[in-house]
Amino acid sequence: MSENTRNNTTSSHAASQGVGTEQTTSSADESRNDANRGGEARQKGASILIENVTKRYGGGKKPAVDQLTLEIPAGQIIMFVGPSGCGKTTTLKMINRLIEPTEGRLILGDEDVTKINGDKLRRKIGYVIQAGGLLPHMTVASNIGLVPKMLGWDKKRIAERVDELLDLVSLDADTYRNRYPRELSGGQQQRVGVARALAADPPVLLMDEPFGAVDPITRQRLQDELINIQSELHKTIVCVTHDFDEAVKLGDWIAVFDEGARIVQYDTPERILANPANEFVENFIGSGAGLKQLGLARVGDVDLISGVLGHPGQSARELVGHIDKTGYNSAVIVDDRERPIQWLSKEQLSRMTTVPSHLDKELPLVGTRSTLNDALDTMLVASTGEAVVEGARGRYRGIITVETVMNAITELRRYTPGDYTPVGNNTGEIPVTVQRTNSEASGDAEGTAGAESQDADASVAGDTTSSADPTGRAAGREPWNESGDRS
Ligand SMILES: Nc1ncnc2c1ncn2[C@@H]1O[C@H](COP(=O)(O)OP(=O)(O)OP(=O)(O)O)[C@@H](O)[C@H]1O
Repeated sequence: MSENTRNNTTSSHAASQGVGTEQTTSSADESRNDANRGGEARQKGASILIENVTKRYGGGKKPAVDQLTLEIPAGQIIMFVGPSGCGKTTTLKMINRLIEPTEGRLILGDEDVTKINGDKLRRKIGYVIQAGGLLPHMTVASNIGLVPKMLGWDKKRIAERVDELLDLVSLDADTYRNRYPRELSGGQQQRVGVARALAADPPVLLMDEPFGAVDPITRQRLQDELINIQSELHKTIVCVTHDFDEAVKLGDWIAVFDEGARIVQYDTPERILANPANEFVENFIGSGAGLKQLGLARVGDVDLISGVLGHPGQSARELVGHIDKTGYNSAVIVDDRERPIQWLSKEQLSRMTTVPSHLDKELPLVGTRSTLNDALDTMLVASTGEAVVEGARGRYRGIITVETVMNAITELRRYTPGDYTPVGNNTGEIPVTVQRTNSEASGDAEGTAGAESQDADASVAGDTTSSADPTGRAAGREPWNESGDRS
């Protein structure tokens, strides 16, 4: 595994470029043309600046959010973590102004949205809450089509969008579009909740404990799906969670808050795990920071074993012969669409005449987007020490072993992150960029000195262009360069 594991693993995620309100897409992503589903160009993430924002409830003396300044790069996933009551939800809801800030400014992309009509703002910001927050008396299609209907879309366009979104969240449209929320599992409701939030194609998605109400296996799947969706859509996603492992898995950036939404650390998961700012963060991370680093690397980035493939109906003896020739001791049976259905040892096959066709529900299966942590979990639950890996559309990709995971841990220890971080503080200050502009270089220092102007204010801390962040996460992350100040 290479040093830029995280970059590879989180494709959109990490490869996305936090430039202004628009994101550039990697060529691999473009070739998939995913962001252009249904023939309509899709809107990518917008940057957000929470500037010197304070929230006092009921005129209380102690603010729930105290002079928070937080820069949220476009097209990336930012996780809010911190103890109960520290102000995560208040901060989140101030972004779409479901809660109005007492003081401060909110900038979405290049627009000051502090005072604009709140309903208009919320159309640009999808919102997902625990258990989906679906309206119980409405079908799945009506729930998803709610905002497009309010926006005056015609019926055909809404119906197409509903089907497209159901497909995006891996629900079969014919099966689910006419169901009511009570006829769905918790995980399915959550998927519909995500689909609904994305319906009007907002550049920003806010998520408040989105996977808090589902079991751990479903949660893992939903997290993987969110990463998949993000790799297609490149939205700016701000997500509150209580689960630090979830923050590590999903986040490009994690903001660790203490009471009053005081930022204790705002950085990449890698750097927070490697260098917690203080004891508070250490305690928050909990034990096993090394193991948590496994949440940073994905199955698709490690070397998989190719294994031996067999097909239902094939002669078992012939397959055993093939296994013998290749030096393996088992074969993965795949269906006619190359999806793994069973994993049979040589011994099992030697007791059969024909390779069977039924699906083994206990098959230890992980996706290429699963983290190494997830893979380890799956192996432990199955007591196999190995798991079968599936890729896009459930196709067989190979086998991952405990040894692969151990090697990955060694590689992760060698990781040295770069030095770019977006601004996050409670002094209300946006540090002036240290980068010299052309005008400065030619002796005219007025361009940036003093940082009186919004353009200068909007510059980010650190020299991002010279950052050698091996993750590539920080590459091109200059969210406030709409003015073209930074090249
Ligand atoms: N409507 C309200 N009126 C008065 N105080 C409130 C209100 N909503 C939240 N608070 C207070 O503001 C502080 C921050 O609450 P908030 O819900 O933002 O925290 P949180 O970090 O999201 O908590 P949790 O993790 O428990 O959901 C808390 O002290 C809370 O009691």
